[in-house]
Parts: sequence; structure tokens; C-alpha cells
Amino acid sequence: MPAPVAQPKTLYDKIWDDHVIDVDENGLALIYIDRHLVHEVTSPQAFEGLRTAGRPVRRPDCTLATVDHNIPTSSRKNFTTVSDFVAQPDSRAQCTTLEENVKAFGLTYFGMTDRRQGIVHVIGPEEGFTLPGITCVCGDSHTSTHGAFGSLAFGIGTSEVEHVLATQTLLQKKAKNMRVTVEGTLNEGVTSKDVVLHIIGVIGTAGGTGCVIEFAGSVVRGFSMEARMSMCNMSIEGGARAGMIAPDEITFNYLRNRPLAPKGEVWDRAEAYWRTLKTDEGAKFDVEVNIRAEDIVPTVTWGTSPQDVVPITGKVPDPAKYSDAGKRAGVERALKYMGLTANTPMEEVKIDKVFIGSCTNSRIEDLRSAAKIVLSAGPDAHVAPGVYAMVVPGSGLIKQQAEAEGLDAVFRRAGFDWREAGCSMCLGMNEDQLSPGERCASTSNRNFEGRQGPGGRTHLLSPAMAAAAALTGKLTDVRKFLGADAEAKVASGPKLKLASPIEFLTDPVLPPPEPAAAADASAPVVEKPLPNTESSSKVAKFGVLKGIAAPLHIENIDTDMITPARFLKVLKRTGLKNALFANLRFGPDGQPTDFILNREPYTHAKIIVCDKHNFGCGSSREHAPWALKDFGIMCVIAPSFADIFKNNTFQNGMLPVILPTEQCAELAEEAEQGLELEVDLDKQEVRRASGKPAFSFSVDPFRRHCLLNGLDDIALTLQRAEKIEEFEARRSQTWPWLDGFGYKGKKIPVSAPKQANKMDW
Ligand SMILES: CC(C)[C@H](C(=O)O)[C@@H](O)C(=O)O
Ligand code: SF4
Repeated sequence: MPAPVAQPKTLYDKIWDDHVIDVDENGLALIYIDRHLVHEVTSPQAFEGLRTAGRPVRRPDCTLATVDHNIPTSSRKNFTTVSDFVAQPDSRAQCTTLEENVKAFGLTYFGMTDRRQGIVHVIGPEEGFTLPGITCVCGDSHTSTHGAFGSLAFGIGTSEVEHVLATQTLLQKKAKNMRVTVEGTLNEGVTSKDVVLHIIGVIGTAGGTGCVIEFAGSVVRGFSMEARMSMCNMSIEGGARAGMIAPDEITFNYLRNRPLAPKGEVWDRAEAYWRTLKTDEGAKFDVEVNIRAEDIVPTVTWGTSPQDVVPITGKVPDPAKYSDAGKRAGVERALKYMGLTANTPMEEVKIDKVFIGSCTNSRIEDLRSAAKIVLSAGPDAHVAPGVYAMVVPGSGLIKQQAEAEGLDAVFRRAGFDWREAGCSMCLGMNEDQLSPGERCASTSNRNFEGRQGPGGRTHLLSPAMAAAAALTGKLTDVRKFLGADAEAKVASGPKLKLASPIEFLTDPVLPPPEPAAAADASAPVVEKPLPNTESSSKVAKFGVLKGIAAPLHIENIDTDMITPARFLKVLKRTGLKNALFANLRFGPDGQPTDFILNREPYTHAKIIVCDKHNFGCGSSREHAPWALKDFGIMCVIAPSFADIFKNNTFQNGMLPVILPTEQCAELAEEAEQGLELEVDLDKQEVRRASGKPAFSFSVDPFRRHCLLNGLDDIALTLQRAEKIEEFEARRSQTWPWLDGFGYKGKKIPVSAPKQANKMDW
């Protein structure tokens, strides 16, 4: 008999197949996780869960933690301890809690006195912790960034963080394959940020829902790793949990000699494997999108969703031109929030602040490209009067490299504020925030209502465009700063010395730990690798839910809207009742508005019915379902959900129900009349008080089983310990470089040997 012909596979298929430990009859797979990044906001409840259940972290060698979201970006010159330095009590509590947890569980941690500290999605690649062919997760939606290395990287909620800490695995259904190909030649002034904003404008914020996107084509192949990271970073803004790019020479050159990348013979073996990681000829994609590079011009957003993009040469859209009433209402709402008038040329939009930073655009090339614009405006270039512009490098090492190159001096001389590494004004969990009504040109990734501070208005753009806006005081076509004249000014400006990042990655790396190494002695109870298979967290059973349903008619309800950033500073899963839709429910004076959940009978709502798509998009914050639950809402009915949010609701014993838009609209209408609904999970139907026929829905069989019986995922997974161990043995044989090694136990001082005089710590 002839041997069966192997089906051509996509890059995603290959990585997926290499990580499946076990699959059930419904296609739910248990997959192994190679790399886990941890930060202070989404981990406290997960560590608490481990403690309560007496479980250790299964693979400290594959886990890396840092603080980024909450920390101040002011000078650390007088830094002594986190407790002294972080003034805001809730932020401080999250930072010190992470410090206690990494100590107790024996994890590698880049804290605030470590120059490797930085945004979690910047430090992973920088250190070589992120590698091709791996699975990589973090309690953060922009984990998609790491897909730029040809890895399967995606954000998870806090319950899943706990699952990974305890088991180094996750339960996943395979996603669909989507390919976005960008071919042609890019126009002058167009960067990967413009490309990805353009793509999101084409596919929409739900375009990639349920998919893993592979970015392909000559334009993507020509991009540096930094540019690729900016693209994959924003896959989540296109609805896809993960985006990826096949590894190639550019990837290998970036990784070679990084502290945590394999070395010597192991590198050769790894590289040979990495070279097989590309989509086979003839492999099938469920969705294909083709983009012409020539169609892209420098791009900005005008509204409150990342899909609200427009070329900088364009105008604020006119709601009157939308025939669909729902779309028209959406545009009107966004323009009102943004304080914009229809048909205003984008270049006439004045700004108050500029933010150059975030996990999308805070890497060395981003800073270089912004600095080049400043230089191209000549020696007298200065931030426009009345504008405040800040530059926040993505990590301490990037800051150091930028200072060695002289970029900080370029920015400072022109009146930019040069800060310390962190998430900063991307989401304003620290002091770096917009005031109500302020308008910001921002290199970050989200322009949701209130994203950079309540009432703040965000326009997303590239670092070069942000620098141009800072100098003119309004959104500006960066091409005005390009050309021969500009080049001449750059050439006659201060001489910048291009440095290699490797010069700064000089910290010693420890050898791999012994195979069975457990967490250090101060860790709680760590005897056996998989000790507790008893159900620990008592998830309440979901049977029939009867009650008032609150109708919502908003498209793309994002998790920033459900739970604004200032409420993420909790250490528990509870206490979030007032966080729910806080910016809509309470006015600036703190008084309740007439938002639906403040009105009777909806103050007692147990269900939300939304008749618009993409409920729960954006951030992976599990605080969104926690806030809903605290309010008393255990079920959300909508035509579609963002993937991470949907998962997070299940993890909390809540039920997301998907029904066709017309049925949601019918239910919303009954909800408007104050009629109750009855959601029956066992029968999978929604019954109506109006007596009209019930609507049927379907839920993944495993999720349904867990909800009906109140089962805990972690305990169920730990029952498969033997299979996990078998996989790990095979993994050590086949991909030995994946058994982590690194800095554990070594504290690296902030001052660098070479640039000590240049540091501002
Ligand atoms: C805090 C975290 C859960 C969140 C995310 O998942 O994206 C944050 O990084 C954000 O950008 O909103
Ligand atoms: S999107 Fe912003 S807040 Fe979220 S990880 Fe990136 S920099 Fe931090």
C-alpha cells in the first residue's frame, strides 16, 4: 500500500500539532505551553488560587515575571523600594504582591531595580525568551506580539494564568487559519504601524475572531523584527488572539546571541527545526485577505475603535453618508466622544498630548524613527506650544541603548519628556493619563473611550507621525518631514551612534536547572510536580437562570468599557460591582447617569442582551466578567463574542449565549419592556416571558459539562498528569532548548558597566 500523502500544513497547523498533548472527542485539545510571561495586574488572583490549592508553579524555568502596567515612569534616581516609590496604594499593592509571589514560587523576575525590566511583550523577545515554534502565553491580550517570531502566542485571562502556572498546559480548541498577504512597494512614510492599522480598517475589529492570522507577502518579509512585532501586536485589534510570521534569516539574526536563546550546537539544531516552520505550498486557509502596499498611506484613527482608520490626507467621516442606521448611530456616538466635526480634514485636528511608547511602538527602531523626524526639522525643532509630549522606552535596556545612541538628547533638546520604561499612558494605570477632553496622538494600540484616562481622546498612529504631531501641534502628514531637505538637516544634526542591542545584553546567564528542579526553598509546598487533583475552587453550577435582562445596542463593546483600567488594581476577584461600565454609569461628579443598568428594573438584571456584534473585544482582563458577576449578571446573549472574553466568562461559571442578530434584537426588544428571560443550559434554549417560541443555542460540550456540574478545569487537567509528563519527556528530547534556563537567583544591578555615566537612575 502506498504511504499516505501528508497534507500540506500552515505554519499554525505545524506549531499546533507539535504541542497537542491530548484531544477529546469534541476536538478540545490539551496543549503544552513553552513560555509564560507574568505581570502584576493579572496574576495576583492566580497565585492566590495556587496557594489555596497547595499547588506549585510547574515550570519556573519557563516562566518570566516583570512589573509594567502600574509603575510610575518618573526617574528612578532615588529609588529604594517599590513600597516607597509607588505612591498609589492599589498600584503599590499589586507590585509588592508580585514581588512576594515570585519569591515564594521561585520565579525569575525583572523588578524595578533591574535594567531588564520593561513591558512584558518587549522583554520576552529582547532576552530571547521568545523563540520560533513555541507556544507562549501571558495574562495580556497583546501576547500576540511574540507571534512575530513564528510562535503561537496569545493572551489569556487570570483563571487560565492559574491553569498554566499549575499545569504548564491549556485547554484549547483549534482556531481557523487566516492569511493576510501584503504585496507590493510601500509608499514613502508608511511604516508597519500604518500597514497594520490599514489592515484592521479592512477586516474590522472582529475580522479575525476565531482565527490565527499569518501575515505574509513581500512587504512583511522585508520588515525588521521590530516592525513585525508591531504588526503581530495588533492582531488582537483585528479580533485574532494570535498573529504570526514565519521565521527567517531576519528572525535568526535578531535572536542569535540573545541571553536566553540556545547556543552552539543546540542553536544549530534549533535553527534546523525553525527552518521547517513555514506554511507548505498548497496549505489551505479558511480566510484569505490580500492587501496592496501601494494603497496604504500614513494612517490615523478618528474614532473610538481601532477599525476607525483614515488616511492622514482624509477627513473626519460624515455620519450622514452611512445608510445603515446602526452604523450611523455608531459614528455619531464616536464623533461626539471624540469632539470632532464631520468633514474636518484630519490634518486640522489639534492635539494636547503625544505619547510615544507601548508594546506596539517603544522599541529602539520606533524611537529612532521618531527622533529622525525631530532631527529632520532642524536644530530649532521644538514641541509645539501647549503640547506635552512623552517618550517611554519599552524596557530599561532600550532606554539604555537609546541613551548610548544619543536619542534621549534629541528628544530632550526638542522639549520631549524622556521617561522610564512601562506601559504608561497606553492605559493610564499609573499617573500618566489624559484629562477629560484632552486629545492625544499616541503610538499605542487602543483608542477606546476612556482608554488613556476618563474622557481622554486617542488618535493611533506611527512613532514618526507622533513626532510630527508633537512638533506641529496637530495631526500631520509625516511626509512633510521627509525628502532631500529633511535628509540634509538630519545629516547636519548631532551625530548619532547606532548601537547593537547585544552590547547591552551582557548579564550572566545561569546554566539550565536540573531537570526535576523544584521551586526554591522558600516556596510554599512543592514536593511532587502535580500534587493536587482535587477540585479546589468551588465553581457554582449553572442550571436555569431566570431574570431581568438589560438590553444594550452598542457594537464592539470592549472590556475597557466594561471595566476601565483604574479598576484593575484589585488583588481579589470581587469588589467590582461599581466598576461595571463605570464610565457610562457614573458622571465625572460620581453621580449615577441614566445608563440602562442604573434604571429599574435593570438594577436587578441577571442577563445582558446585546444585539450588536463583538461583545467583550480588546483586553484580556478577567475583571470584565468579574464585574458583571459582582453586579449579578451571569449570562450575556449576543450575536458574537471576542474569544478571550468568552473564555473568561466560562472560567467564572457564567454563560455566553450566541444567537443570530435578529433573535438578539427580538430579545432586546422584550428586555426593553422589562420582560424576564429564562436561560436553560441543559436544554440549550432561551425561553421568553412573552410566551413566544424559545430560541435554541449550542455551547461547546466540554464547557457545558463543566458549567452544569460546577467543575474546575485545573483539577481535571491534573488528572492527566501522566500524559503531561510523557509530553515533557519527548519535548526535552526533541526540542532540548525549550527547557528553560536563565537568570534565576541572580539579581542584576541597574547600572550598566559601559554607560554608567549616561544613566539617569
Ligand atoms: C491589563 C491587561 C489585562 C490588558 C490586556 O489584556 O490587554 C492591558 O495590557 C491592556 O492593554 O488593556
Ligand atoms: S497594550 Fe499597553 S497596557 Fe497593554 S501590555 Fe501593551 S503597553 Fe501595556
